[in-house]
Amino acid sequence: MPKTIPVLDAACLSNGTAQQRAEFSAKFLEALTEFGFCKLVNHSVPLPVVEDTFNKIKSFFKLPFSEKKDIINDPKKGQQRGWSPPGEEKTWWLESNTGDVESPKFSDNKESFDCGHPNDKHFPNRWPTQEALPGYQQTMDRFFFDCGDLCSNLLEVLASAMGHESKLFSSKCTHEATTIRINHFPPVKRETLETGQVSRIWPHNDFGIISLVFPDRTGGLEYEDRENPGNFIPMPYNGDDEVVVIASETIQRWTNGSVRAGLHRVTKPHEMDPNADMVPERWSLVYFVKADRHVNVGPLKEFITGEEKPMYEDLTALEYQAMRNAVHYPEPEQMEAVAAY
Ligand SMILES: O=C(O)CCC(=O)C(=O)O
Ligand SMILES: [Fe+2]
Repeated sequence: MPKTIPVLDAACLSNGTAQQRAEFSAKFLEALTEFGFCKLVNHSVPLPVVEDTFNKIKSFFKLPFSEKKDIINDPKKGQQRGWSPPGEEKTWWLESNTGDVESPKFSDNKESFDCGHPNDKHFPNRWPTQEALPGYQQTMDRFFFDCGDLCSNLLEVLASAMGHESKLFSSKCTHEATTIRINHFPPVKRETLETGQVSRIWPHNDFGIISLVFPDRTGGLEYEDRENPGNFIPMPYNGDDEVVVIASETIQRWTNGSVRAGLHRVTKPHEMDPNADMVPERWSLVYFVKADRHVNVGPLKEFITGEEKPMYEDLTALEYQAMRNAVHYPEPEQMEAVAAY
């Protein structure tokens, strides 16, 4: 039996003693190092904020095409903003492409909405009109800052647990480049997911430092069993008050591979009725914590000790983001946007 991802009580981050915080930090580091994942309860993102965000995004995806098309994401930009139509992003290219498939048509059975810091001048947010969806922007902004507070705390305890100054990671992340990603997975025939060239999300790592995922109750998020690479284990769903934390590619790069990114995918729910023809609709809220755009995402000197060699090249966070983005929108023009930044 593979070991299960630990569920940690994060209350001490808001009101715990130094001792409780230190105990939490050690367990958090252990979980991220062993699995690339950790789950938190009693965290500081209020449940009503999460519920309000879910309600608003469900209304967003129900908007007619005529409203959504006005804020369609431009895949040529270095950072996603607005609505990505179903199948536009092709995560198959991130980790599943071994180069042996001719004319690949693999796509994702999902549509998404992305937004970032409300004051981002370089990649401004794109909102539906207030008439079409009253209060949408306010809800997203609230969710953005509440998740940001939790993540800044998590980055501090992670740095401390690794024996470094607590602000080592958080000082490189003022959330200027952090993004919210909202996913909607329309109902789909089971057969399409089982036999087709479509997945809800193909196996991938997230690109940022860490991610928070608030899945709905439908199920389907799976993580790679590191003891059996290539095998995936359903992420258990224990309640609406839980959040999944995922180590992402930037923390792997900064720590020169000592905290590895957690490979994950979204597929049909493990708990699904085995006789059902249709895989039910699903939604998820994701918060990708990203390094500030001019920050180097090569290994930090603190993690290069003795004879150790840097495993990753030096790049700015924006260059890295645009490079990784370009892989799942196979569109060469992406780099132009970075050059212009
Ligand atoms: O929907 C989920 O549970 C996870 C989504 C995800 O992995 C992503 O958007 O990168
Ligand atoms: Fe992901």
